[in-house]
Amino acid sequence: MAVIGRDTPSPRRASAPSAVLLADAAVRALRAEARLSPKPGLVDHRGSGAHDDMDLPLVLASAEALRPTFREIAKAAERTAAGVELREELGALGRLGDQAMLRTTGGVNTHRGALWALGLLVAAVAGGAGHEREAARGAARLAALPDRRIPAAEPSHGERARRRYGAGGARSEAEAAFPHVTDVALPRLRQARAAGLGEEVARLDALLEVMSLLRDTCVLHRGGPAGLRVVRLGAERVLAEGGAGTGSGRAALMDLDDVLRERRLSPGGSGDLLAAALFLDMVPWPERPDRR
Ligand SMILES: CC(C)(COP(=O)(O)OP(=O)(O)OC[C@H]1O[C@@H](n2cnc3c(N)ncnc32)[C@H](O)[C@@H]1O)[C@@H](O)C(=O)NCCC(=O)NCCS
Ligand SMILES: Nc1ncnc2c1ncn2[C@@H]1O[C@H](COP(=O)(O)OP(=O)(O)OP(=O)(O)O)[C@@H](O)[C@H]1O
Repeated sequence: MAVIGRDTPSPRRASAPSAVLLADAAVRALRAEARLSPKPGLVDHRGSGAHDDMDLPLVLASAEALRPTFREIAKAAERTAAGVELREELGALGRLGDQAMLRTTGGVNTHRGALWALGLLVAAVAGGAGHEREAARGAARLAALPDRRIPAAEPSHGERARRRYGAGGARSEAEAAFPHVTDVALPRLRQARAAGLGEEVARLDALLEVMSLLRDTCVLHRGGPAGLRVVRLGAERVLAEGGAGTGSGRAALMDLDDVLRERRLSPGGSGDLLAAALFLDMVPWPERPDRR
């Protein structure tokens, strides 16, 4: 997706999926991530993970509450070419989506990071991206554009973790074109499927690989660098034991889950990026993924 002047019409490809379809794929990706079990430290079928303020019904309701936001984001990107005007429109829509989420959850941040990542990717696909990497690059260009309408606010948890530990967080991941989605989660997902592992195991292994590499400000905020080490080394160990589909890998996964729940460490950023990978995997691209 090229960054074009303010009023240039969007070079949307004729076959770009509709706003309704893209919103549906985004919500389905969020629901699939939430339902996937057993995820270390995250909300899933079994319970609240490292959180004491959310459970699966709440997370599923939050995903559904974001459907109109994703639809409006897609429509905005269909209408307006990528540029500062669109960036500011997406910022306003994202903030409204955040409010819709908080109204639905009674003030709990269930999907802030996910809305950011998926919102940018939905916009990039609606704006004409023809394959996964193009979508990630388009999202990156949008993320890097200035939004002059950002309201002054208290520093977020992510902001504090960034200042304290020099981690980039959700914004840097987007500006770098989601490397943990395109170079980590998606290849791992496909490798696991090709090896004949079931879909649940493939998704868990993809999540674990992201967890083993990501500098998650969600984890840093709650547990500092020591907490981040626990998450990363724990996930690495599960994979070294053979992953979620083997007996010893599953045992290591359950150990990690115990530790994360005990220490209240939530790998929320990895959950968001798995949802982003599942979204890109669901988009009906005009080209085959192995041709880029
Ligand atoms: C960039 C966002 C996520 C704010 O980030 P910030 O780090 O300041 O906030 P906060 O701590 O509340 O949330 C960050 C969340 O990102 C996720 N995350 C953390 N680390 C990472 C990482 N390395 N990579 C990806 N995601 C991560 C976690 O789930 C975490 O909870 C976003 O909410 C934002 O700025 N929105 C403004 C609206 C907007 O512009 N939207 C446009 C597209 S919809
Ligand atoms: N399955 C999941 N369970 C819980 N969180 C998830 C899941 N998947 C993704 N996340 C992400 O984790 C983040 C929630 O983390 P957290 O609760 O630490 O947020 P916070 O509001 O910054 O912190 P706190 O709850 O400590 O006040 C959300 O932004 C969400 O996108």
